[in-house]
Amino acid sequence: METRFLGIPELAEAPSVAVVVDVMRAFTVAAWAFARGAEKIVLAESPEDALALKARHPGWVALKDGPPAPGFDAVNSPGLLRSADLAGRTVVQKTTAGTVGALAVREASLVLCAGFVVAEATARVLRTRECDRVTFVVTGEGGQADEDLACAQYIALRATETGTEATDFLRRAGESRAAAELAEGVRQGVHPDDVALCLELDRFPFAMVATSEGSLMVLRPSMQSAGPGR
Ligand SMILES: O=C(O)[C@H](CS(=O)(=O)O)OP(=O)(O)O
Ligand SMILES: [Mg+2]
Repeated sequence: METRFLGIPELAEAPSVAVVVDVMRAFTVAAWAFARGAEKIVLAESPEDALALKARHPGWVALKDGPPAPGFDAVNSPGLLRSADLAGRTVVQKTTAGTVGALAVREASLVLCAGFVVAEATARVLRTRECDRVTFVVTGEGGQADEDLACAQYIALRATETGTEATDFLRRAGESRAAAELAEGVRQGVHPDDVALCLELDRFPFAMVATSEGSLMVLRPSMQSAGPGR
């Protein structure tokens, strides 16, 4: 498998297969939303777009990063979201890095959104579909965020060598700037368990696939059987 690891500003043309990685915290939050029953997640272009979508669909749950904000129902925190009842709900998510990265590759034929919590399920999709060229979008810090790069490198290895050990990749993520900022209260809308929840390897059995549905980009969980011997 040929791999590239690019930051959002480096994305020139649409890749064929994209794995968009945001460990802290957008796609850990997305996975928790599905675990709490959400049917789908609409990735919004802007906070205004998220609020406009919610105005058109009053039952939708609007979520954004940063502190709690008027009109929004939730913040981008796995620790805060893990007790929410989202059964059958549609979540509209807007964050600084993760949702922007996914929207930047919306023309790709396959878009997977990932963090450590869905690492093996994501790698399994790449194996099953026999993807030979994969672009990993390292969403944080212009492509320099080590929690995202470590996770992307782990998934890339895991897609070809199922025995790849995660310890060093998880350690790098735990030592990243994002982890420190979350722990030190620099970032807002945070629960004390957020970093630990973002580092839970394979917490969930599903991958997350984003597709265009009309004018919207929509993320849904995807279960793929492990197959024989995996
Ligand atoms: O919520 C997050 O962790 C970040 C935003 S910030 O860096 O805390 O301002 O957004 P994400 O898109 O999940 O990296
Ligand atoms: Mg991030």
